[in-house]
Amino acid sequence: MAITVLRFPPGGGLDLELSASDAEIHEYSERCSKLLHLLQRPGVVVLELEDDSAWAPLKACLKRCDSFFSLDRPIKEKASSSVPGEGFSRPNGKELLAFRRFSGASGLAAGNAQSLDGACRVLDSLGRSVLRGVSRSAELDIHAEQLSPLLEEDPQLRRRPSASILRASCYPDVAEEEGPPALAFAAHHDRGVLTLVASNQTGGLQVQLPPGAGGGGGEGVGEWADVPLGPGRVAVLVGFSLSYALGGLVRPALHRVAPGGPRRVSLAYELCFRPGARIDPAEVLREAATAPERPVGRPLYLSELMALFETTHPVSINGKRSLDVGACRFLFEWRRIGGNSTPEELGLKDGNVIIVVMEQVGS
Ligand SMILES: O=C(O)CCC(=O)C(=O)O
Ligand SMILES: [Fe+2]
Repeated sequence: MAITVLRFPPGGGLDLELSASDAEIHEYSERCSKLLHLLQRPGVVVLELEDDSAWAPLKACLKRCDSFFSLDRPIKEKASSSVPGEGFSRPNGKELLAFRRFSGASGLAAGNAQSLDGACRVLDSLGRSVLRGVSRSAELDIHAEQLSPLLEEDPQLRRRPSASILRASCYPDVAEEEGPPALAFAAHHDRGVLTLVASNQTGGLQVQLPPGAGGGGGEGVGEWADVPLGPGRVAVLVGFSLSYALGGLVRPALHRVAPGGPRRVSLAYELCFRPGARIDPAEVLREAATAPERPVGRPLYLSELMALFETTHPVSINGKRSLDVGACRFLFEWRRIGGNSTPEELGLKDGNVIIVVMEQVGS
């Protein structure tokens, strides 16, 4: 199964123009359905941006980040932040520059902050446009703004730190590193609504296909598929929050950066619900054309939802546990990360691992 590249929204802008012709509206509706299908399976879609004004800020930001990551370590470290998860850091063998709009806590040079802000705006608009598109698909057919109250208002209006976060990452050329920085390439799910990824490099990002979808026998776990990025393209991946809000109609995409590649710079914008959001799948889907096969979860505040999806737990390797949330049972499966690497190879010990899977298994 190859990952589909879709021109969305058609017509060049970041959303459907009010002046669209009937033919354009028809094309838009078809793309909305396709969007939902692709986010259902394999959980990722690559958008081809027709509008250069949408790609230009991403291109500029990628260039700036590339230059930033090429600086000497002490200079980069000036951009570390007192706010956990923001600013420059070196987690797990990669370099990260994490930016939250209006956080005000970064030690970033003004030009870098401006450039990251520009990328956030484009990716935020694109993410919201995808959500409207998915809502408008004939298969879901909920109000286009049904999910909007769960998202924050433009943080610029509120002057509050944004809930959503942009991660600029620089993955090392593995050949240049002493040992394999396995954790930098760890498979994971994102906890937000959607993650939007851009990179000038075509290769690197991979998603795990559903079992059987790769043509490789169909047993056990699915194969890894390359997500084709490059100039003008943005990958959109489903996160846990959207999966929960839509009662499991879409599933979070397990993804990673392929280990063993050349140095790579990427931007990943995690569009998140606002902190006080109360996510009620039954309410979101009240008028939906398609009901989930499995029971819909109970309303959860975002903080509860995030706690369910916490990604680092002190559990034993490959342990399992399940959790009941109203009518839903979540099965958490703790998998080793790093593909076929053994925990020893990854330097992991029993009791200090890792994540991974949430599955709605019904009750
Ligand atoms: O760098 C990438 O392509 C993906 C990054 C990612 O998955 C993340 O930041 O959550
Ligand atoms: Fe991710």
